[in-house]
Amino acid sequence: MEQKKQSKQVIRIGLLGFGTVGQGVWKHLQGNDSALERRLGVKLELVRAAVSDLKKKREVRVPASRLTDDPYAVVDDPSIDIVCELIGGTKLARTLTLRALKAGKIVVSANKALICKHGEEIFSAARRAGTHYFFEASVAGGIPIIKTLREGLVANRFSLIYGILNGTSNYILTRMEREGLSFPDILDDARSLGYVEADESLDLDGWDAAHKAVILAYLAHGRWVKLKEMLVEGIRGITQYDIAYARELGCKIKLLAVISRDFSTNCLSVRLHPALISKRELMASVDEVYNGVSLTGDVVGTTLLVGRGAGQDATSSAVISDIADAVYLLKGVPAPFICEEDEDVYAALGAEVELAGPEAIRSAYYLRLRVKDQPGVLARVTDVISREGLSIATMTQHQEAGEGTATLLFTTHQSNEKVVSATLKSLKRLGSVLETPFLLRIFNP
Ligand SMILES: NC(=O)C1=CN([C@@H]2O[C@H](COP(=O)(O)OP(=O)(O)OC[C@H]3O[C@@H](n4cnc5c(N)ncnc54)[C@H](O)[C@@H]3O)[C@@H](O)[C@H]2O)C=CC1
Ligand SMILES: N[C@@H](CC=O)C(=O)O
Ligand code: NA
Repeated sequence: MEQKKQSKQVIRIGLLGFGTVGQGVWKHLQGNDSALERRLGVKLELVRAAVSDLKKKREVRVPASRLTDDPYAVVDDPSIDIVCELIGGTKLARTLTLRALKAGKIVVSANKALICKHGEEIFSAARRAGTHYFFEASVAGGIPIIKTLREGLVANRFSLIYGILNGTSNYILTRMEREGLSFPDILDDARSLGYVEADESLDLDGWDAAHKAVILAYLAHGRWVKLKEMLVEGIRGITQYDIAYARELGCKIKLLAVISRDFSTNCLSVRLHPALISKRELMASVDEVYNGVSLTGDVVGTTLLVGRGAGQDATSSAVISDIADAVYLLKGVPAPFICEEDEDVYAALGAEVELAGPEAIRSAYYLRLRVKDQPGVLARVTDVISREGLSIATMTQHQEAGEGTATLLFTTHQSNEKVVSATLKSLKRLGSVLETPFLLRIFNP
């Protein structure tokens, strides 16, 4: 890669966006600069941060002369070497990123939505411009998962990567489990802790973790999977019934990304949904804002990484690690890793991959049904379930006193999506079933 090879004494950094992450990066670069500078052997200068409102009160104080409300004053400044895109979103962020890369700057980003949607275009723009795009903060916050895949575990082919990739959902599920609250009660706390995306649906409906799963699938298997090719479900439907029954079964409910590849058929499956997972799995003990990523490689076996997946400080740590890699490149230290811009490497990695659609998922299932509390209801429900070919493993029922209704909870033996969705349709048609049945998968790595 053609980078500026001259040894630099001062590396100049510009920030786009000065919200939770932008302020964190500024704070920690100021706070740690002498130690970090000693390690990197350069002086880091924070030139300017672009904000949307110059008058807004911020936790991190910055001289007014270092703020601008014109993001182009960052990307077009020829003295800036590294641009950190921390505004989020996929429109302006894309324009600014492409412009900075075209100008030969190194871009550091935490923006998983952007990479999922436009990663191919961005990597290719970086390649054409002979520069680099770093994105460690985009997946699993402070956990160095990108560097782990690219460097530490480079010897491996991954049959399974799975884990918890959204801090907000994990924080909400953990507090629902511990305190018996419903998730609207907890959302405000997650917001004030800086975990939640500006568009909250990204966290609550699974899209944010799906973006991260797409990035991991590309890095591990060289294939960009489109969101519409994946099963994506969030945590909105989960109630205390589900959490309590999971507990009875020795499980917890976690929002899981699952990226699995069968190397004998070359089938790759990428999905994101809440699932019951046994408390015997270490992943089940990854609680609160923590993320966990389990990687099973053919050489290393299974490795589990756990760390803070969201929040100002953890995310800043990942952004600053990318700034450090950018500094090495600017100092002319050869990149010790495969760059994501290297299209040929990733094309070769993904050459034979066949994508398996959601219909290929095999799993045991959990079902929740709200029914009229009448004689014969249970028999009708179990009759439908067995006629459709689902085999019941466990069952319990709760009468809702005074309402004439009951909630039935089932788990099934191993089955598949086709059978379970046909079963749900038939159940919905029963007059005694009052709401759309709720389904969760039971994940057994
Ligand atoms: N907060 C977190 O824990 C994590 C966030 N991220 C990602 O980091 C990025 C930033 O996230 P946060 O800091 O949490 O968001 P934020 O909403 O706190 O900050 C974004 C800032 O960008 C500013 N902005 C928007 N348009 C602008 C414009 N035209 N010019 C200048 N500034 C503009 C907004 O006013 C806001 O202050 C997003 O891509 C997010 O997905 C990634 C990992 C964790
Ligand atoms: N909203 C995201 C922030 C980090 O990526 C999350 O909760 O994980
Ligand atoms: Na990370």
